[in-house]
Amino acid sequence: MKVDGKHFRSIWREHDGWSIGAIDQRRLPHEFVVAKLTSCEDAAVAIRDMLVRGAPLIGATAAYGMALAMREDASDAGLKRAYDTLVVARPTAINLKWALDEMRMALAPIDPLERAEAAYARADEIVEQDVEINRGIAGNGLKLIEAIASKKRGEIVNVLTHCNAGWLATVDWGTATAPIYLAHERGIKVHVWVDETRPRNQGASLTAWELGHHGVPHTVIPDNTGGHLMQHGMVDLAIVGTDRVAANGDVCNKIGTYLKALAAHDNGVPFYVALPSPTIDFTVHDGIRDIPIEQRSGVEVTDMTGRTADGRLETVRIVPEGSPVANYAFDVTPARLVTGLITERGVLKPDRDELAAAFPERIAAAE
Ligand SMILES: CSC[C@H](O)[C@@H](O)C(=O)COP(=O)(O)O
Repeated sequence: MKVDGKHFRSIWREHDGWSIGAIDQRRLPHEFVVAKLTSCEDAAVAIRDMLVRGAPLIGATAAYGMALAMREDASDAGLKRAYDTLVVARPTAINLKWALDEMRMALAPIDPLERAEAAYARADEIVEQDVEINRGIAGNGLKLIEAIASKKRGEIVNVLTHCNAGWLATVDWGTATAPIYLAHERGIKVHVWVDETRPRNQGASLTAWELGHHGVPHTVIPDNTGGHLMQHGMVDLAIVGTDRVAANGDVCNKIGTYLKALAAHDNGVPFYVALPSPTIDFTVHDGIRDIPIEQRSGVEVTDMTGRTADGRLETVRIVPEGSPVANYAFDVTPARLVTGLITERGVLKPDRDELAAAFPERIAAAE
């Protein structure tokens, strides 16, 4: 995607051929800063501290983290150490484990002398595959937007999204935003309601930044606004991303997604979830019961950072000293509230049979 006329992905191999460049997402929308990752530890810290975030991008970063590790120590012990370091960097997005398993499968059977080169090659494939998958999601989701646009006889299609499942959360295009970008490119009039997504505000900071740079009309709304908009016919469909989809079709995504799905259900608004196949976890049969929910620092709830009128970045506390806070980063939306799963292989019903028929290789990997 373009930033000030220049094409960027969220992560890339630098010109030296081995170090990894990534956009430091903690600094957006205030500053556009590129970080350089030169070790496995750098990659683990980037994931843990949310310099990079979003399920597919976490996976891509971990893959390059393995490659960086293999430059330092490509022994069996080095491979295990890298896997163990990276896999615990964040708990909920299954793409992290998926990417590391793919890397281990490619590297374990080969001679340690060949592992570094093979690791970069496999990581590059994972990155390219993400872009291809998102193109597939774009095409399949586009049909849904086109259908609504033609029903509305060319009037604006209003899409609500939560958090950031845009190109910053993936390598390029995004998941939830991919159909939106494609619809916009094709000249369909789309407008996006962007949930701010407290407490880290990925919607206000990242999704709005992305859409703005791409010229997609959008409006940032406080998280509690969606239900009101839906009651008044101001949302045609919701499209969100996901960090893990269980075998039964339950969808784990950024905290607050469940409430939006409830409101959508109550108002007859279609609620779609866009996902790449590595986000499906066939080892989890009941999403609500079994998907681990990350709990993050209370500082994200108590403090807010923004730019002052004279251009300084300032952090202020908004909660009284001494008040306990809770910060659950994700919630699970039951499959019954999900209209459809937009995947690279079509729009599926959120149930085991449809998922299994579309992605038999993911079932095989889980067995
Ligand atoms: C496509 S990324 C997954 C989700 O769609 C996204 O909304 C999300 O929850 C990301 O969470 P984050 O905590 O910012 O990594």
